[in-house]
Formats: sequence, C-alpha cells, structure tokens
Amino acid sequence: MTPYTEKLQNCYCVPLRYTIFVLFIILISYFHIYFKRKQFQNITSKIPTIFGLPFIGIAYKLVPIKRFLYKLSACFEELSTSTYCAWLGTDPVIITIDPEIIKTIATSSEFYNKAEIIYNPLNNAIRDGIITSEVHKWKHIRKIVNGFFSHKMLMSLIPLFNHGANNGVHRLSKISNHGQHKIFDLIKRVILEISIEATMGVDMRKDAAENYELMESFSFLLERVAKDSACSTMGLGFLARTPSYYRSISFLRNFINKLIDQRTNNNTKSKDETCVYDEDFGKSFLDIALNYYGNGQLAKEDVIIESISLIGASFETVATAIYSSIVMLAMHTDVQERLYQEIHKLLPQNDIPVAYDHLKEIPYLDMVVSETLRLIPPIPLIGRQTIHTTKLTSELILPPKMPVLVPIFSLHRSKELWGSKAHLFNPDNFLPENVALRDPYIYMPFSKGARNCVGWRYAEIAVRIILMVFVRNFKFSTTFKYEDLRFLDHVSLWYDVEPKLNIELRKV
Ligand code: HEM
Repeated sequence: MTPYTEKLQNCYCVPLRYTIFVLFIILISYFHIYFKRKQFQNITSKIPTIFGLPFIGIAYKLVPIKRFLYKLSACFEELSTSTYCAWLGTDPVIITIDPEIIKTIATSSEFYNKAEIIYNPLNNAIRDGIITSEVHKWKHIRKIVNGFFSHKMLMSLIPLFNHGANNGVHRLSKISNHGQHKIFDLIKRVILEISIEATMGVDMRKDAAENYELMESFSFLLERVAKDSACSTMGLGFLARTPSYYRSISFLRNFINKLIDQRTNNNTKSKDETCVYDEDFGKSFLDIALNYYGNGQLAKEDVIIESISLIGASFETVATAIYSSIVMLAMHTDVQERLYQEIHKLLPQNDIPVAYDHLKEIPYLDMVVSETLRLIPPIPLIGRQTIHTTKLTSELILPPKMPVLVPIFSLHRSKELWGSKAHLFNPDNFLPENVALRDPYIYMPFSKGARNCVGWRYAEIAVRIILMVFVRNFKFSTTFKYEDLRFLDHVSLWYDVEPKLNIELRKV
C-alpha cells in the first residue's frame, strides 16, 4: 500500500467508524425505548398518554419551573380526562385528579411509599427523613413524631402561637400606614421563630442574624430541590446541586447539631433556662426525640434529620397559608370586613390572647382559611408509588414502583369538580351545606390517609390564631389584581411575583 492510499483509507475509515458507532447507539436506544414502552402498554393503551420526546418524555415542557403547575393542569383539559399517563424522562408516571383513584392511593397501604421520581431530590438533601423514607422506617418515625402532636402538646403551644402573633403585629406596625410593602419575608421569619421554639424548645428571637440565615438556607434549599426535581427527569439534576446547595445543607445540619448539643447540656441541669414552656405542659419535639435517642430507639443522625424535616415542613407551609390568607383578604375587602366583625365580636379587646375555645366560634375564619388553601395549597403536588403489583382501578394494574402523582393545585382548581367559578375566591364554597355535597377527596391541602400531614392540627391552630391577631389589628389592601397572581412549584408553592400590601393599623 502506497503512503497515498494508506492516508486515503484513514481519511474514510475514521468517520465511518464513528458513524457505525453512532448508528449502533441509536439502534440500541431505539430498542430500549421500544421495549420500555411495550412493557407499559397495558397502562398506556387504557388511559390517555403523552409520550413526548425519546429519553426526556414531556420533561422539557415542565422547564422553566414557572410553567410546571399550569402545564400539568392544562393536560387534563387538553386530553379531556381526569387521569393521564405521561413519560417523564425514561419512565411513565400516572397523573390524576380523579377522587376515586386519590382515595385508593391515600388509603391503601400499597401506596405508602413516596414517588421516587419527585421525592429523590428532597431525599438527597434531607436523607431518609419522615417525608421521604420508605414504609418500614417511616412507620417507626411516624409513631415517634405523632407523639409531638398530641392534644396536650398542641394546647401547650397556644401561648407560643399568641406570642409569635403579637411579635408579628409589632413588626408589621413599624411598616403600617406607609404605602405598600412586601411582607412575606417578615411573616416567614415570625413563623420560623415559632417553628424552632415549638420543635427545638429554644427561643430564637434573640439571634436575629442567624435566624435570617436559617430562613434563607431553608428557602434556598427548597428552590434547589425543586430545580433538581425538574432537571432530574432529563438526567440533569446535578446542575441544581451547586456548592451553595451543599453549603445550605451543611449550615442547617450544623445549626441543628448545635441546638441538640445545647439542649443535651441544658437537660443535664436541674432547671432548663432556654425552654419556653411551662413544665406542666408538653415538651418540644427535640425533648421527645432525645428521649428515644437516650434509650437507643433513634440514632443522633435521625434526631438531626427529623428536626430539619419538621422545621422545613412546618415553616414555609404555615407562612404561605397565613400570607396567602392575608393576600386574599386584601384583594376581597368585603370578606375581610365580615371576618373582622366576627373576630371583633368574639374578642372585642385587642389584648386578650386567643384561647383554644375561641377557635370553635369562628366559622367564617374557617371558611376563609379553607378557601385560601384550596386556591393556594402550600404543597401543590404530591406523589406515591406502588410497593407491589397493585390494582389501581378495575382496568389498571400497576407494576411495583409505579408512580402516581396528585397535583393538588389542579385538583383544587378543576372546573369539573368545583364548577365553572373554580378559579375564583369564594369562602362560601366551605359553607357546611356545600361541603356536605362534595366528595371529600377533591379537597386535600394536608393530603389524606395514614401518610397525610402529621402537623395538620398544629397548622390549623397556628394559622387561625395568627390570622385572628393580625386581622383584629390591621386592615390589609393592595392594588395587585387577583387575576395577575401566578404560582411556582418550589416543593412548597411560591408566588411568581409577590404582591405588595398596604397595612393600615386599626383604631381600637
Ligand atoms: C398549612 C400548613 C401545612 C400544609 C398545607 C401541609 C401540607 C402537607 C402535605 C400535603 C403533606 C403530604 C406530603 C406528601 O405526601 O408528600 C404533608 C406532609 C407532612 N407535613 Fe405538612 N403541611 C402543613 C404544615 C405542617 C406542619 C406545621 C408540620 C410540622 C410541624 C408539618 C409536617 C409534615 C410532615 C412531617 C409531613 C410528612 C408526613 C409523612 O410522610 O408521614 N406540616 N404536609
């Protein structure tokens, strides 16, 4: 072979080898997709299915996160269905707002596990805690955590909720009567302080700077986890796990570790000075958890993880519920006036603390809060997955580990389920006679069944007490239009643009 022909051969052979290699990869991928789709044919042939693009499915439609909730909702209307299957990455998921199916996944022990496809990013950040853990570990932890939410414990927190509410009034007063303000951060701070006092038994108000960093770390982490979820379906989750993401995790862990050490030291003293409770009443979650740690039923790592889980799960959700209720009242001043009258009649003097019995005599507040949680559910999307092969409906048999997602946001706004005015704020939706007519599984801000929100009673009491104190002190208004509200899924629900509010101090 002459040097010329050898050069010519090399010149053609290298691209040819690459072409064959690429064709081979395409062929393998084609067969992979073909067999994967065939494997799920007994599901995809029975319900409307969106296959999307090979390997990423419809994941590209869900990024940016701004469109995520709205896209999920739109598919129900486009496909005229209450249950559809969509390929997210290389796996199919069932997405449903069908109350019958929701009842099955909420109540059947076959669906106790959380859907890995959406919870893995949270599990990466807060390893194997109550929110994401698999059924065996979850049962053990849930039993321990349930202890913190007994009636007696919740009653012991009422002075703390009142104290936190008054603290909020003090801070809001400083910006009242001075134009429109963003107040979500202020509310989040107040609620974070309450959450930490309740769960850790430590007064956080003294350490404002650390408190702020803590709030920022939680919020940043939730935002990263949401991005991780969206990108992971395309295999790009690592893009969300930046150095700041790891710094936030380590900041939170160190913070909780420090509190645990502080608390363990204090517990050895005869009288605990940092504990904010009356000794006759309950203890903090940390006290209970440390007890289990002491007798070997919980590892220290579990105490750290469950503490982060409880603070994380409680503070953004409760803050969002309170802030959203205020936004709704500011946008619907007739509702606000009626609510004020109800509260004023019950508690004519501003300095009387709200007691548990007062909460039984505020039906209109109950309706306002329920309607707010319908339109603006702080957790907009949940998901479970099968443990074994399981019958979901008479037609659908699901293989193990098949995820079923419930977009609570879409469920609560479905015109099929809530009527043509489903998108509008109307507390009358929660008049007892209207509630009695509805399927209970079309409303689930706290989820339902054994794996529902463990803190729902805590949340209901805290939100009501704080709102009563705020509404009796201030009149809220805004120029922001209800129709312009848009929401994002950052694990918890976020406002795309936060409405500014006018806060007017009421004359007593
Ligand atoms: C308005 C406030 C709240 C709302 C709307 C809310 C909503 C929810 C929802 C929908 C779930 C189910 C999540 C899922 O299935 O993935 C959940 C779970 C959970 N929530 Fe809440 N939550 C609120 C407040 C709280 C509070 C105050 C705490 C604790 C103090 C808390 C602790 C938890 C925990 C630990 C779980 C996981 C339970 C388990 O898997 O066993 N939440 N919450």
